[in-house]
Amino acid sequence: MELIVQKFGGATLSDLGKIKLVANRIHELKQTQKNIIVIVSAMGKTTDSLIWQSYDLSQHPDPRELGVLLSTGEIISASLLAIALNNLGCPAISFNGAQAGIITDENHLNATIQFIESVRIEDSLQSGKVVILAGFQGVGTSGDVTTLGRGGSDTTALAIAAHLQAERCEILKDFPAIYSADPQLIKEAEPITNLSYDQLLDMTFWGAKVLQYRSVEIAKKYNVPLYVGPAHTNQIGTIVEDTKMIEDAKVMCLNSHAHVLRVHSSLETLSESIEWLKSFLKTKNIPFPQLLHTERAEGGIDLFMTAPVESLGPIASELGNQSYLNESLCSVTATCQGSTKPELLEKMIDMLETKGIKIIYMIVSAMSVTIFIKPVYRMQAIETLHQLIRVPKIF
Ligand SMILES: Nc1ncnc2c1ncn2[C@@H]1O[C@H](COP(=O)(O)OP(=O)(O)O)[C@@H](O)[C@H]1O
Ligand SMILES: N[C@@H](CC(=O)OP(=O)(O)O)C(=O)O
Repeated sequence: MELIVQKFGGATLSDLGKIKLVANRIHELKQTQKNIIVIVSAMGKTTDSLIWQSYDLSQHPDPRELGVLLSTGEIISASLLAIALNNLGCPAISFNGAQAGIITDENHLNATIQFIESVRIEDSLQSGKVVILAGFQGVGTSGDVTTLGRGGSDTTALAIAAHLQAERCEILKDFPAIYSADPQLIKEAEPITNLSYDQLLDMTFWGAKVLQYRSVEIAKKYNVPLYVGPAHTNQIGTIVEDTKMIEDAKVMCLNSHAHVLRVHSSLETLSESIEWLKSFLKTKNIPFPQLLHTERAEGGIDLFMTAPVESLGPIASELGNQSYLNESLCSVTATCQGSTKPELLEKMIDMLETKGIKIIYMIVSAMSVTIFIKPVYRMQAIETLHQLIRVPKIF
């Protein structure tokens, strides 16, 4: 379909002034573009604030109720944006997840989209309206509100773009592009103008908070032309497409999970260990974390995991009580333009050892090298390894 999907992140909608700017931008685009679907996140830090309010009331908030609560943030943004657009004389209609026909499984806080019944969306486009969707949410087959996990409005945007075969999906943010490291941590971080889906998948798996990992999976699977750029300026942004890998071990960017837990299971097999963790967390109403790595250890299996702080904190304290918790770590990953090479590992180890940074574990994959280290060394490791992006080639 001749369609542009635009997603505006929470930071770009943090107050009414910014919502008006977004409305102006969409109104301008509507002069030349017949079909526009806009996905919005909750304003500013609304989702965080709703989460902490619910934790003030209960240590283990009921997932169904938490899902309902969190979905309201995006509904507020969507309706405010529709009001602003209608006020400009640009007809617009907002839909929540259920109205948009985003049908998910029953997982209230980390739901997976099963299918999309887009009749209402398509009818509204047909009648000339800009369609505004509250991102990050859907409806389970039993009719309950569900949410798609932190950062889930990226997944709404890519799923809608894939389903309606949009010309492109634009993820619009409060900063200009995807960078060689988190620009809030590294002043020297450089914008990246072109990325492949695989590179972005690797980056988001290993902690780049620019997009939700699952959304990049959808983009790759359905070959959705993807652009990540600024919402309020004219800078260039990053194009993500299916480019060929260059055989080149050049480090392209550094990403990091600030909080990684290493949990010890005394069960014999990996599947038993994962089953044990799943049922333990279920009894505590805690969503299952992102597993990063598993390793056979003395007397069982070690599981390395991360999650948003609001669920990692409870995991740490619950497992700590049961003395399964081994230690808190962090990860730092160097993602390469092409594949990794032994020379890169040697170089990284050498640079870190020179700074006295002790590597606890190292994982090498096709296009990246990840180290697990003590959190106290995190910033120093990112700063040190970021120097590698200026090195032309490492072999
Ligand atoms: N490699 C990276 N490039 C750009 N931003 C990054 C990177 N890694 C982490 N980030 C961080 O990702 C965050 C995502 O932006 P945020 O404002 O939360 O997005 P949203 O538009 O979804 O509201 C920013 O805080 C930025 O500092
Ligand atoms: N508001 C939700 C979903 C989301 O995608 O937000 P953002 O686009 O601002 O990262 C969250 O904070 O997780």
